[in-house]
Amino acid sequence: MPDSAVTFAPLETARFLLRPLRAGDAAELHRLVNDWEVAKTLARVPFPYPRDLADEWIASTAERIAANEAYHLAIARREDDVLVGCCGLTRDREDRSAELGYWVGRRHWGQGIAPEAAGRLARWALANLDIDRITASALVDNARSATVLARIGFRETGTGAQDFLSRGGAMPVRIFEAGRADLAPAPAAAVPSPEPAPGGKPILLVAAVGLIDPDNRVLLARRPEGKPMAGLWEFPGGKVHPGETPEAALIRELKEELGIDVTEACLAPFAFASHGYERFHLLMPLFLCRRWQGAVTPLEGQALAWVRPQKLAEYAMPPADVPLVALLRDFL
Ligand SMILES: Nc1nc2c([nH]c(=O)n2[C@H]2C[C@H](O)[C@@H](COP(=O)(O)OP(=O)(O)OP(=O)(O)O)O2)c(=O)[nH]1
Repeated sequence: MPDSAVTFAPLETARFLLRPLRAGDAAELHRLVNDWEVAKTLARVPFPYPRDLADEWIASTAERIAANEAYHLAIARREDDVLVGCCGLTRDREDRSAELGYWVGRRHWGQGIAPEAAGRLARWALANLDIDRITASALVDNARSATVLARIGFRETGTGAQDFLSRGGAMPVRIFEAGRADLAPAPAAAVPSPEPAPGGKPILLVAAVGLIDPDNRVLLARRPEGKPMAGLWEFPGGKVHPGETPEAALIRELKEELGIDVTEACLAPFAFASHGYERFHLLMPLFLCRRWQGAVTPLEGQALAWVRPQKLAEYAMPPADVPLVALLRDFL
């Protein structure tokens, strides 16, 4: 498949670009991976690694990205595009999960490349693919890889055995897993201005809206990478700032996030969510709105979906929203 068939937009980290592999990467990829110290840590890599296999594997990664099945990417230095390793995710659609893997060429070890690259790929995947958890494994004799997974935020969940081509058979592995809560930004970012609450959790006041179009469909927005609960779908809205009313907060948020103008008279109070998260208690009035000015536009790069009431339950949403979805479905 030609390179142009791959539409995956490269992911940036501070130092690297995670981009689809290209035919021109084959020689360097072969040089880096045909190294016992690297190959012995990888389940699906034979040793010695035939040169032709690099070409075949690169071609297969393009096909699997295009099919949205697996994302095996080059880790390339931003300043000179030099290939330093690979990281990849393979989806398991049945299970809403994906498996993470990575390797870095020996000459590039000791620079923290694996946590930077694999951590970005894992956070991107939870925010953009319909998955809820990521699994990974590390050979029991590969303490370095276990450290990388722990640095990204993975939890160790058990042990098992896995076939390793390079080792000629089954080997003992440590198994790791991460979900949204594990890879979320630091808690301080999640609660910037909570009400003081002596002895209890702070109350976070968030205003949200069910925008309803003439076909009776409801707008959901996907929480972007970098926010807590990234990848879940929510009602547009945001935190009520000190001194603001919920209505004023919504009018501001809808302008900032969706580029639409809403008046207070068009915001009808509908229901509220009251939900205890680990670090704060969310109090969220939900308004309904059928009239606004301007075209709904995702100004913050967030995915949007107009959803029929009967289909709302098919979208993974924050736990606070579950009772609201049931009320809204019955009402519409
Ligand atoms: N907007 C919205 N937030 C929700 C919903 N359900 C739910 O649990 N929340 C939670 C997620 C967050 O903890 C909080 C909203 O905070 P946020 O960080 O997204 O708000 P914001 O847009 O003001 O964000 P920022 O400017 O601080 O980045 O409310 C929902 O349906 N809509």
